[in-house]
Amino acid sequence: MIVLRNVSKVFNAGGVAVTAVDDVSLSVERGQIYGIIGYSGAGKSTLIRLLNGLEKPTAGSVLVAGQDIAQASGEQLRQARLKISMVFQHFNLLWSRTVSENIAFSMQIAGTPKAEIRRRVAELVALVGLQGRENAWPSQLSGGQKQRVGIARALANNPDVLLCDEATSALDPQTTDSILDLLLDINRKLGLTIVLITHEMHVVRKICHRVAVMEEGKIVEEGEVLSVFTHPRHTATRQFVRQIYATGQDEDLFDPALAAELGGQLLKLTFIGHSTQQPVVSELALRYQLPFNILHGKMTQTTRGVFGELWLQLNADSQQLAAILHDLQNHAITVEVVEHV
Ligand SMILES: Nc1ncnc2c1ncn2[C@@H]1O[C@H](COP(=O)(O)OP(=O)(O)OP(=O)(O)O)[C@@H](O)[C@H]1O
Repeated sequence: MIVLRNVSKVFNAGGVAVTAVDDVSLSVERGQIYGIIGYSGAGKSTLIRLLNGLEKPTAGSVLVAGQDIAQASGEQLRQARLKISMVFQHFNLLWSRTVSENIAFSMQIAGTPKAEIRRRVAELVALVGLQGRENAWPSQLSGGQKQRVGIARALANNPDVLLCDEATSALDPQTTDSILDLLLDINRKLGLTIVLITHEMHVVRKICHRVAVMEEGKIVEEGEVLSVFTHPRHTATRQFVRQIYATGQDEDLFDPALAAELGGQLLKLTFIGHSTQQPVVSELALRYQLPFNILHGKMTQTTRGVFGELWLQLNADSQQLAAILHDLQNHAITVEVVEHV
């Protein structure tokens, strides 16, 4: 649905060349929720503006639904933009228009017949859960409700792609979750392709299928959310992954040295995807009639399943240990026997 090839954007800031996007290539498939994460100044906003033609690249091509946005201009660009909608951090609602009127606005501009607009507005109001608030003014709405209007308005022209520019950054955590649930619901119901930019790993974890990590204009890491979460390679990615765990600090990680006095064996299990839902540990304890000590664990949910790690201590003989390792591997669980130090 979206293909970026060697895209760069260099701004001229008072005679100084600023490379906001530096040789970025990526592909987003139809129906995918694709997250672009990075700290402030990484180039995310510029990248998303390149996707809807608000910025022209200095080099490279930007294909959206088969059309080269970078080359399009005039009527061609206007038509292409109708299929690429955007949701903004600060909602960008028209304050002198009601909820219904905000949602209807782009259809009125496009000359859609009144009866069709009425039907579509009612449909969109129901989709985003704003029934009963149709005649409210934006100033009478909560932040979450305002963003629901922003999303309904963005969907009015049946876009192919929805771009979300820090769509939940102005919202509290609970409201953020409800908006993310709504985006996930829309993605599933309409098969809509969503590209979102964020500085919060929680957003990526909760709804994205794939993620690209940006730093200094470049994509430094890219892949399926689960594999990036479980095997982060770049320092920036590791920092983002740490955001997920409650304290987000290094001391949250388990220190095997503290388990040295327990003796026996120390196992580190890494779960990826469905395997965490299986009562693996209790099954093993029953099968081998051994007590498994759970020393430390952290699990987190993503759209593609659960991932996390679990540290176990046990006293098994070498035959039992080999059989246990074999069983764990059969459950698609990565297991590491950690030496006591
Ligand atoms: N119009 C512009 N003219 C000059 N420099 C710009 C322009 N727009 C962005 N930049 C520069 O490009 C770099 C990337 O900015 P961008 O806004 O894309 O990053 P970002 O990751 O979205 O950060 P933030 O979340 O703070 O907006 C920054 O150094 C910024 O100062």
